[in-house]
Amino acid sequence: MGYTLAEKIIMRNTKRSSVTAGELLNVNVDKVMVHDIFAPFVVEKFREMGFEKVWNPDKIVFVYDHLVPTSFIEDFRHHKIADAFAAEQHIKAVHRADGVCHQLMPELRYVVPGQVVFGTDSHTTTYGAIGSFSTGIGYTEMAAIFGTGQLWIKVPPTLKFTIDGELPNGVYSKDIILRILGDIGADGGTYKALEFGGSTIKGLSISSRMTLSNMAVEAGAKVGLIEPDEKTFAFSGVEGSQFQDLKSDPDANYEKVFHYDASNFKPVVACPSNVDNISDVEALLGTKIDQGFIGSCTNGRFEDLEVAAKILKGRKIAPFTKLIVTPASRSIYAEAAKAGIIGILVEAGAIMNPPACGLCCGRSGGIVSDGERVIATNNRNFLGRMGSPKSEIFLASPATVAAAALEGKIVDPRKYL
Ligand SMILES: CC(C)[C@H](C(=O)O)[C@@H](O)C(=O)O
Ligand code: SF4
Repeated sequence: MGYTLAEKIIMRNTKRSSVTAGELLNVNVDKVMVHDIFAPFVVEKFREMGFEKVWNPDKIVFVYDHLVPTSFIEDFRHHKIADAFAAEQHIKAVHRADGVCHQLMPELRYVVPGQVVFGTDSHTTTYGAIGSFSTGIGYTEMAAIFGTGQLWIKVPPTLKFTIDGELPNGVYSKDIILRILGDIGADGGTYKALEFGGSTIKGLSISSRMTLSNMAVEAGAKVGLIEPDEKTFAFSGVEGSQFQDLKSDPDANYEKVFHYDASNFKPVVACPSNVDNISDVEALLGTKIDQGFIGSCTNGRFEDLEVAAKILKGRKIAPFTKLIVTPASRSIYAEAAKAGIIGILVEAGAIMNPPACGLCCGRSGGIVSDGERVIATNNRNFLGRMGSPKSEIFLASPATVAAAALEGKIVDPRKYL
């Protein structure tokens, strides 16, 4: 019998020759990420559990991103506690203003293929895009890992998504994952592994793959995995020959297999206020919007800013419309500035936010008021996510958001591409 990619990574980690979906086992944790919101709680629990020394300071990464720059007087307390703990425990990887955690972890190669990684954030699933079994956990579990280097997991069953063919112009990985979420529902992947494969996925950049894995958790999934290939190895700076086991077997035991023909995909939008409330963009044409948001760990990468600039170049966003742009990391910001992309966006009327979480979780930089309607590239459109619970959020690709900001209403981005 063959194995799924999730099972292969767990077998590699535990040095076992077989595992079965549903089985409980301990994994050896390769890397952990703790962001600023939860750092004080992890520290508190760590002490409460009676631990004195972390199991391995080199396997711990602290990222300050949700509270950067600080919006409230109390925010700094989180950074102070984390700084003191990092100094005490000799944790050297502390990122104080370098970007969103899920961008930094793969970008800075803290995570590489085949690893088992946990983070105190639900979108830790993002690193599945480079073939890492990575998922979000709570701060008590994280404190236990800090002390022991281990965590128990249940081997998840896998839903396989095979997508073949060429994506039409103006259609992106964001449209793929939104369509899948619409098809399986926001609870359709609960505690399962989603595995994305097929020629379309092979053709995607690592950035686009990250969008898929990032949103796997919006279906409740434990992980969102993509088989590592030459692109992954180059991105992660590793020798591919060491990872040949990270392939799912043709006779693997999948709970269900879904087949998609990429040429049928269209630009889609998740309507308020659930990620699985999916509509073709064509059905929403003319819907007035007050604000666009391009950014987050879902779609704040170079290619996302690039496509927005392509649409906005030499044009101005609609009167009375705001466009907020948040690059996912400092290096993406710098690269986009060098390429002239930031200049184009600013000329068009965009407001640039620092590379952090900010507006994505409704903490700073463009909080919306009663009655405002936002179209955004992030991953959640729950009530009140970006401010007032009386506002509305639509989720879409960067191209769809840029085109909407240009016209002040939802339009088909394909006319600009
Ligand atoms: C603050 C944090 C717990 C949260 C998460 O886990 O996802 C945030 O990053 C989000 O996107 O809603
Ligand atoms: S960018 Fe948004 S989704 Fe990503 S970690 Fe930050 S708050 Fe969460």
